[in-house]
Amino acid sequence: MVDAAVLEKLEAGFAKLAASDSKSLLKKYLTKEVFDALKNKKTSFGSSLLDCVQSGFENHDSGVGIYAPDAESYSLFSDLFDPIIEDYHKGFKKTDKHPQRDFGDVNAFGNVDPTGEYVVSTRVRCGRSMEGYPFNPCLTEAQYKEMEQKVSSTLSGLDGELKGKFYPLTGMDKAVQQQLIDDHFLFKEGDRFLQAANACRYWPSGRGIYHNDNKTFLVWCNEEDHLRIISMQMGGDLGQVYRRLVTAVNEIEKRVPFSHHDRLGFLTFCPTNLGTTIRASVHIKVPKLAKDYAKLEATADKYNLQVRGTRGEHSEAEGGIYDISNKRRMGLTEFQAVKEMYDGISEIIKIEASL
Ligand SMILES: Nc1ncnc2c1ncn2[C@@H]1O[C@H](COP(=O)(O)OP(=O)(O)OP(=O)(O)O)[C@@H](O)[C@H]1O
Repeated sequence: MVDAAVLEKLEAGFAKLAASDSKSLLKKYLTKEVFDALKNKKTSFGSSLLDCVQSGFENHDSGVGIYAPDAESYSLFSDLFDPIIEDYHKGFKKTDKHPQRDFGDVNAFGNVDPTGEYVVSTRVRCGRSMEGYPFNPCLTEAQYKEMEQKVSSTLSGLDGELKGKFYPLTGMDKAVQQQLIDDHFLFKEGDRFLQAANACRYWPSGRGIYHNDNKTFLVWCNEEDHLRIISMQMGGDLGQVYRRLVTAVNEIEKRVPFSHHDRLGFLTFCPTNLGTTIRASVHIKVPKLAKDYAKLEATADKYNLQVRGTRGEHSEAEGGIYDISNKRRMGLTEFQAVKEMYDGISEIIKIEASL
């Protein structure tokens, strides 16, 4: 049974959210019926509905508002997760099964912006959770440290273009940290959505970043997910970025076992990242389209793309530069997720050029 204090918080948070004008998917799908059916449940890790929804309860401006404190939450609280997953990933139904991992032809993509007029930089990332560990809210400080150790020693075995160094956040010079954030290489600190989800405990213990000298291959350790594997570079050469990512993921997967679910694909803390976990993005200047932001969003939506600000989710566009990426990550293969971005951005560039 869920204890009385948790139930009280759940009831109060639910009432406040229901009375709010929040546009979150949490508000849309946490009906009274679903709430009553789930409010007394607990996973074997002791996670309750409150652990899933507290970020969305505190942040009514969330787009989604829900996280899975442990993998079991996706099944125990499926009455809430499933419709949110279906909505976000544009039609992945609770009876659907995510396809087998398939990176496809890594030589299929070229430069998304051959003239170099629009695309500032290109990035593809994916997330992985290490088998045997729960997600952030359930991790102990000892586990954070143990995982950091495993990640840094595993990555130290990489060579060639992937050769680099692990930099723990603990003890990192503040100016160095800020420069890495400003240059878009490192996760920011104090994200209120993650904090409210209980994902920042023991910070900065166990958190860190690995990167090669050129900072074209990076791995984040224990931010939102256990691992975020990132390939990025200036310009629009998606082919090169994608090939580097696929090589890196294959190398890392040889060395570390990751949590995978038969129906949901690779498991992540946030349901928007399940499945392929792929977010392929460009930083792009489209001043004519962006004159009317609603039109930019509507155009992006037509091609299943998502628009963010320059510093990522929940940020503003700086210097007219937007982050545009594939939105769906589930119900399609890795290759198809990246292709969705490639095709959509090609169309957006055509539209911008015609205005
Ligand atoms: N194409 C890109 N070029 C350069 N930097 C990028 C690009 N796409 C994203 N970034 C940078 O990556 C950092 C992280 O962004 P953000 O947190 O939005 O996305 P994410 O790492 O994919 O994770 P999540 O979707 O969970 O937030 C930010 O600094 C952002 O500016």
